[in-house]
Amino acid sequence: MDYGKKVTASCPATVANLVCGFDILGMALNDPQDEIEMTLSDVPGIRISHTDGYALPSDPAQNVAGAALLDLMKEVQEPVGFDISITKHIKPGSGLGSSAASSAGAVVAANHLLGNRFSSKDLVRFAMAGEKVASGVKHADNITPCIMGGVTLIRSIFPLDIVQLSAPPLFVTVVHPQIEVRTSDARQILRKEVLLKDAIRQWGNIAGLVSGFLQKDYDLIGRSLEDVIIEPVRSMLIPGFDEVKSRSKEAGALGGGISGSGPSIFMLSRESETAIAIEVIMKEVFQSIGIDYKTYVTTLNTTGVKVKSEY
Ligand SMILES: Nc1ncnc2c1ncn2[C@@H]1O[C@H](COP(=O)(O)OP(=O)(O)OP(=O)(O)O)[C@@H](O)[C@H]1O
Ligand SMILES: N[C@@H](CCO)C(=O)O
Repeated sequence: MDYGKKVTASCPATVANLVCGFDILGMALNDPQDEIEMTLSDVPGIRISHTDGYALPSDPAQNVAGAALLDLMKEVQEPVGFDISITKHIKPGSGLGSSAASSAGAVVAANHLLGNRFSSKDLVRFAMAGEKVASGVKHADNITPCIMGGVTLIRSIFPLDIVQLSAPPLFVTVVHPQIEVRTSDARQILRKEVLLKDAIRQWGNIAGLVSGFLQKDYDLIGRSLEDVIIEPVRSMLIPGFDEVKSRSKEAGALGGGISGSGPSIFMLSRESETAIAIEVIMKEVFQSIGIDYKTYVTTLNTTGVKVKSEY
């Protein structure tokens, strides 16, 4: 055991759902990313500190990074402890996978310190304990792309069945209105039943989107970015949503929608010029309604959590 060894990890933001794939599809982004510094200790326990100003809990059972590590530690026989310092650039409650970045980053960093004894699938399983703390439900559509990179499909959670999808190059424009929507709240307002005609349309879109990624067919991706089940309910929580979406599509976006449970909105483009034009539209919309915002123009992250250095 390498007690005293320290690693740093960068943990990408993620867009869950990808419009039509509620709880099953997600992609990782190159910007923003959190940072985690972790040291392996011979003093049992998990000690968490934050260098950011979000006042997140340091109790391991309440912090998603700690909850994920507690699950991992159940499968480690040797006495170990972890000292963790988290610097968040992904604001909690943003819809950009803030909680997933911490739970995924923590288990990837710990696995590195423990000699990479666990598989990526094991790490997703541990990190889901963090999502349970954040949203009350074990969902893997943020943590899986965060750990593995790229675009991922969760065919099943119990038992865990993950499919990594290839995808063509994509530009992603994101606007994060500075209001907080908690995933737990955004889940509670959803209807529990779905009309068959809506289900048929939705699974056509999911199949089309997956095929579009695999065949690198941008038009098919664009046509399939439609959500007739979740978006009509959740978009009411996001001022400016309809205008951002319609104007972005007029400007050439393939399509887009709510990122995760919101309030962030994301749009996919084939060309960087289109992605930049969409950022201008997003800024105009949120300036005109007087809500503070942050924007990102970025690309698909293909590596997932990266353990950057050790010393
Ligand atoms: N290390 C952590 N990082 C982020 N959130 C944390 C952390 N530890 C605990 N939390 C809690 O998790 C909640 C934020 O998670 P939530 O899922 O609501 O937001 P999100 O991850 O930005 O959104 P989404 O999952 O839709 O992308 C907050 O209640 C926050 O206090
Ligand atoms: N699939 C989840 C993602 C939340 O991050 C939801 O939309 O509630």
